[in-house]
Amino acid sequence: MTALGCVADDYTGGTDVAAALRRAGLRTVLMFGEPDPTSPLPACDAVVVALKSRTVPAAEAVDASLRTYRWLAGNGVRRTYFKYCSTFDSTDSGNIGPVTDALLDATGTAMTVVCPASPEHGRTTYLGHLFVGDVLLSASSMRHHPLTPMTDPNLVRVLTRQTPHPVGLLPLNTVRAGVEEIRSRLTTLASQGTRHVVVDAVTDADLDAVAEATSSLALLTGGAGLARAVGACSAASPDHDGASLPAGPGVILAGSCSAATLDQVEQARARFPSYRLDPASTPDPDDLLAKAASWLADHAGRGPVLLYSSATPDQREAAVAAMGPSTSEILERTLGSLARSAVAAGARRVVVAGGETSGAVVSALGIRTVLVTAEEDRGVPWCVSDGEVPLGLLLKSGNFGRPDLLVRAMDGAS
Ligand SMILES: Nc1ncnc2c1ncn2[C@@H]1O[C@H](COP(=O)(O)OP(=O)(O)O)[C@@H](O)[C@H]1O
Ligand SMILES: O=C(O)[C@@H](O)C(=O)COP(=O)(O)O
Repeated sequence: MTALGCVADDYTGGTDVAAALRRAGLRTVLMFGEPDPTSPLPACDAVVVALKSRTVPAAEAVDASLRTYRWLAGNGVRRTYFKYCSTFDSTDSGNIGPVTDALLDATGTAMTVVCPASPEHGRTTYLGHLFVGDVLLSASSMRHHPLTPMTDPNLVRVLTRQTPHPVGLLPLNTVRAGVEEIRSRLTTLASQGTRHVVVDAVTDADLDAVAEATSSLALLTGGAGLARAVGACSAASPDHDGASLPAGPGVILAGSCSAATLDQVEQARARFPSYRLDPASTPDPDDLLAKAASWLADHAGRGPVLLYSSATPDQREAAVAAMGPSTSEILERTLGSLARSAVAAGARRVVVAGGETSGAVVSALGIRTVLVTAEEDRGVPWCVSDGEVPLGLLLKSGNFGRPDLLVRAMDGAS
């Protein structure tokens, strides 16, 4: 029986949490987009449904999450995990608060935990404050995120702006006091009407204690860190290697503007032929695509290539000034079209940097279900698509991976 159903709010968040569950020993299937209501649940220990609900209007995010929850519940899944970003990517209008509220109602649960801490990615929480490495969230590069700039590190405050319900805190000293203390504090908070409890965690051991203490909750929310701990509580099978990576030409598509991606793009640029999509110099969307597609046609089949729009805050400002408010969307769509052209020209290994960008590429390629296999870097697993011509897919969250990740991902690609 499938132990856990996970609703992820973006595609790379989905790959991250799927990698964590697989690492915990669960056979994990990842599905992109809302499942067809009549489609059966593939045989697995855990299923992750990755949505594109992080930055859409809150009402749309709620509807998509609820439909996905109903599909999971209808297929016998009894525990739901809402996975959002370990940097709590959201805005004052959502979508973490509204989606959590809707899932609480749907699961008939009075209260749940809010736990983005993922020490494996350097994200920790203390007294409700989120740290990225050794700086507060608000001092990290997330303050410049193009879609969800995070300028307040206090998650109790951030979430209070997203939900009409009371938000409480489970501080680290209670987490460290052990499973019974955690349970008792959660019970007290629930009896006081608290619906969302921001949970501190600094180490994986903290998350293990939280996972054990919340084993009776039908709904949990958080990052890949807590998901791994939850998976480890119910792990049924040993590590799975899954399918092997298809051989063939490789293409890298980067739309993330996160600090880690900018470094990775620099390294990849030094190794492979590359093409930069620059709306400041080519503001017409059709022109932008036509020029990039022509470059790709000239370079396809001659070794790995890189196409990127990744840019610094100044370059992005110039891009938006030239192309207008739809710049992000146009760039995502353009990279999606280029991915389709690359695969049509024979690419069998597709590497994408950026959550929203990955959403656009996977949709453009029409990929619905993948098997999650070995991680290239922490939280960045290779996935193998089903279908007649399987693709090796590496979807990278903006801030994940070592600087040479994109270069390494092309090892073995022609
Ligand atoms: N040069 C650019 N100018 C403006 N926006 C850009 C540029 N390059 C990328 N973007 C947009 O920035 C967003 C990056 O988000 P995403 O792909 O989710 O990356 P991350 O994982 O780093 O958050 C996308 O919507 C992308 O289209
Ligand atoms: O939890 C995380 O940090 C990631 O899984 C994630 O969701 C990152 O989002 P993107 O940077 O937008 O890919």
